[in-house]
Amino acid sequence: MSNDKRPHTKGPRRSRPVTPSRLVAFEVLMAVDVDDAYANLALPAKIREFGLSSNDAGLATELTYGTLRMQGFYDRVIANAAARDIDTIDLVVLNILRMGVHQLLNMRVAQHAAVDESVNLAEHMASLGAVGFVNAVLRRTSRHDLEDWQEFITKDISNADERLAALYSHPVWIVRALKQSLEAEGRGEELENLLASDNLNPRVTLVELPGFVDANDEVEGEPTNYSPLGMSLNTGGDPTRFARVREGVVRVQDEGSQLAALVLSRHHEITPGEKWLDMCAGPGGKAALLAAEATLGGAELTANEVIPGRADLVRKALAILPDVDVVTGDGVDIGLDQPNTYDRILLDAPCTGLGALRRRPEARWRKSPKDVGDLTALQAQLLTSALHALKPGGVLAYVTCSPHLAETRAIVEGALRKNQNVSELDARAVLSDVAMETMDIAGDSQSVQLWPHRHGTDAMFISLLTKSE
Ligand SMILES: C[S@@+](CC[C@H](N)C(=O)[O-])C[C@H]1O[C@@H](n2cnc3c(N)ncnc32)[C@H](O)[C@@H]1O
Repeated sequence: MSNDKRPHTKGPRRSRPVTPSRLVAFEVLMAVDVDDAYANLALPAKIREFGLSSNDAGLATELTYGTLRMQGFYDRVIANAAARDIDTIDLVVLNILRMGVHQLLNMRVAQHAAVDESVNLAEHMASLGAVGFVNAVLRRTSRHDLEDWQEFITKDISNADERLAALYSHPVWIVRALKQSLEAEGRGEELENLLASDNLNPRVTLVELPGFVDANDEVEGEPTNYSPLGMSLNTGGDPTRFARVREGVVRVQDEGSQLAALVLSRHHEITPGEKWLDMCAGPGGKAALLAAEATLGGAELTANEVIPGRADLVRKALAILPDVDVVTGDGVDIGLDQPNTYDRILLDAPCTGLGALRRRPEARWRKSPKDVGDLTALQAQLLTSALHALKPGGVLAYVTCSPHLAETRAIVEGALRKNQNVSELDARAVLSDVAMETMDIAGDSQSVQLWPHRHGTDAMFISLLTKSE
């Protein structure tokens, strides 16, 4: 495949405008690479800037997210079709090629359109020499379908983890971390399913904040399987078309995040006057749900966040729940400053986010094993602080949106070892009371690990802890 020497000629072309969806996707890919932008923030902004129709917005989203997720695999295809090391290809050209390969191998775009549109984009964005290169590489790519390329790319990889990493476009260290976590539950055989799920678009789920919404509301959605407050937006599209979403009483929130908040708020009946703390609250998704639950039960919530800009987002998220005290501070200090103060604490710890790869398509390429080391040190400190701030007999939920064992069980077990007066509660029993349907939670710990492939949620980890005097 790499030895195609057929000459190609570039006839005279008239530059057409680039289709807006492709232009938006291309600009977001460049912003992700050059400015370290987050696609989930940059894309909606670009879609608004270009005033894309909902069809074009859908196409731009598929192009951006699909290309970013599958980048590792596509780079192997491109290196082969170009017979060149990927590092020698200019970034503009490389991103045009990645988008082209995505259209050829994973979208229902006609071959000629995928190639022509990419060449057209190159005419606008790249050097003259690059235009012929894009044309040639994509034509070579188009001679084989996805299955052929998968076989070709993996044929010489004998290590099973490396093979899956190449095939499902994940860094190999992430494949190994996910495998370890599944194996710890006795479910190692689910790895391939999980990796495939990471490459799919998550459905949009909404939460109805309790205490605000009546049953016959205007939001068209189906109840989610597990969260009693969740709705799936099967029709897709922009949820802000619903007035209730614009008002903030219905919000976009992953079903796993809803369950994590509810396992804490519904662990036992609320006694009026209880004090609750959300220690790492930004941007405020779970704080909003906790605040609504606290308001109904007569508890008082304090939401803390260390980054001032993110604390502002929490204030915005809680605008319709004005009784919450939002403070900016380092969670690590709260334990010493306010010992034995809170009846319930949510520690939704900063983490690698390896459980939300579906939503953050570039994240897998940005994280490194070093991040795990830095984050676990912070997680342990925050948990120590949260345990100090917890009243004896109180309940603390330690939550991550990562299933990495170093960030989940290892942190909890470290805290249990260090603190004789701390014990773990049965989060699974609480979950089974909260959830609308039985959930398949595997392994024999007391904590809960959710999974995209098994539950359709982000891979949230939830452990409940308590302390005695
Ligand atoms: C996983 S996010 C929390 C998500 C949030 N619970 C939600 O549902 O929207 C972790 C948050 O912790 C914040 N954070 C990081 N280090 C912190 C610290 N030392 N003290 C308090 N917050 C911290 C981060 O800025 C980030 O906003």
